[in-house]
Amino acid sequence: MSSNQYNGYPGQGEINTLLEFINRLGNASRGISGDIDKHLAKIKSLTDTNTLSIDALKPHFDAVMQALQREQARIERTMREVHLGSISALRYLLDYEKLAPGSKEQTADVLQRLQAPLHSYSELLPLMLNVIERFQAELSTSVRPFGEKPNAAHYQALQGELTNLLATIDFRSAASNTLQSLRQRLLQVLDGEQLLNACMDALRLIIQGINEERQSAQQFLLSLSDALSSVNKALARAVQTHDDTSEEQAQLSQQLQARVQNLASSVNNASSLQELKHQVQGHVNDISELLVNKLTMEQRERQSLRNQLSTMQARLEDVESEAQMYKRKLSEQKFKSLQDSLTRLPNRAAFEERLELEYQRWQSYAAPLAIAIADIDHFKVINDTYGHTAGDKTLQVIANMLKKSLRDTDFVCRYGGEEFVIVFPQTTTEVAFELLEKARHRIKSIPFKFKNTSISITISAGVSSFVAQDTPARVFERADRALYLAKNEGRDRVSQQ
Ligand SMILES: Nc1nc2c(ncn2[C@@H]2O[C@H](COP(=O)(O)OP(=O)(O)OP(=O)(O)O)[C@@H](O)[C@H]2O)c(=O)[nH]1
Repeated sequence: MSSNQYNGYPGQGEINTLLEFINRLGNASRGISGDIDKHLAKIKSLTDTNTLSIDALKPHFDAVMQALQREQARIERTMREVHLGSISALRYLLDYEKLAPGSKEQTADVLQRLQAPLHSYSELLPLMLNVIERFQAELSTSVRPFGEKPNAAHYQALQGELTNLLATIDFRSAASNTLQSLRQRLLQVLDGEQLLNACMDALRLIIQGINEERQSAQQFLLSLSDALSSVNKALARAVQTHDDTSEEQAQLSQQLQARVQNLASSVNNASSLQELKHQVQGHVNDISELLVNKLTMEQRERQSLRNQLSTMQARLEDVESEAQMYKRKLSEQKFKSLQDSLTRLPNRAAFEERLELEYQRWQSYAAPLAIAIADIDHFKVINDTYGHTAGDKTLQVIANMLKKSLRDTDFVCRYGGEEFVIVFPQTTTEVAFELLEKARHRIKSIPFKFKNTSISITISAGVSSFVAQDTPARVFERADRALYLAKNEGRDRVSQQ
């Protein structure tokens, strides 16, 4: 409609168009806002009169426009909240440790699409359906009706957890062979019953290990208590000897005093020099005899004390060396519980300890800190084609090369399965990326040879670093997403986020 068609009053054609527009708007917006409903009703009643004037309609049109703008702002705000809420719900889902295998990748994929820039909120709706599907899928695998059998995905997740648990323990004794064969068994695909048996064996093994440790601790405590009681006896003997000797010494001293007094009174009472000479001679002989006795007694006491002291010292030395041995064993145990027994790299528990430490340092000093996750490409194929022993060997060689290619200050651990995690203290994402690229090239050029076939094995990695307000979990999640990208883009590459 152009304004020059009007002289303040519209014709019947315009009124019909306007009426239709208002009807449609009324239908589309009914119930959204009381304000809009009210003004549209007023406009409608004004258009019903014969003296319809645009001027009379205008304030109602303005009010409808304003109410529509307010509504639009409210809808956008709600959509934004739904968008952000879905992102954090998916992140939460990704943090859930018991995600069924494969679910993590699908969830990360939806999250990635949700995080990409949106051109309009209508693009959000199909993504919301994906979010709901992810949660439905996860709920249907994790909440099973009572009595329903767990599915293969559950067995697989449980098997993975058991494998990770067994990677954190190590025994030297007879249990070590059982542990090794249990680990091998867990590399096969197990059905429910086999998995249950493996769980029972793992429990038996852990109990056996604990008992062995307890016995060895008891043995040590028994020998410590033996040693202490023999030291105690020796000490009591030394005190007794000292008491006996002190009594004898006191008697001897009294005798000596008496002899000296006798000598003095002999000197006073002597009537002739000859008599004095005779008496003095007798007393001096007595005194010197007593002195010789005293000296012998003192020597005897010293010797006895020396003997007893050296007995005590020998026993204490025994206890000390036993305690040293026990201390060494305990620190070896602690080291082992933080070490992966196959690759000899630190394990996941060690990584968590180290990451916490580096995170605290990062919070205090704000020096750059990066984390990377590296994963062997198509590792399952190596296991399936050349056997698990070849798979194990591959893990050891790659672990070695990864460690050798990085710096001493970088912390490399076997996180689980064929996954390694690296913490790069005081390092930016860019530097960590370059270091990982170098490691990737070196690993790719290792000449692996299995069953007379030369093969090259590659890794993919994802890296990310801490930015303001980050938490370790968030950085780890970004590194994991970057790894997922590297795998998706064709593997044998490093990706950063
Ligand atoms: N030999 C051996 N295999 C292991 C060990 N831990 C995990 N695995 C195997 O590693 C394989 C991992 O396979 P997937 O998760 O499918 O991954 P992939 O084949 O490497 O494929 P992409 O990661 O997608 O490139 C599984 O077959 C596990 O049984 C281990 O300690 N020794």
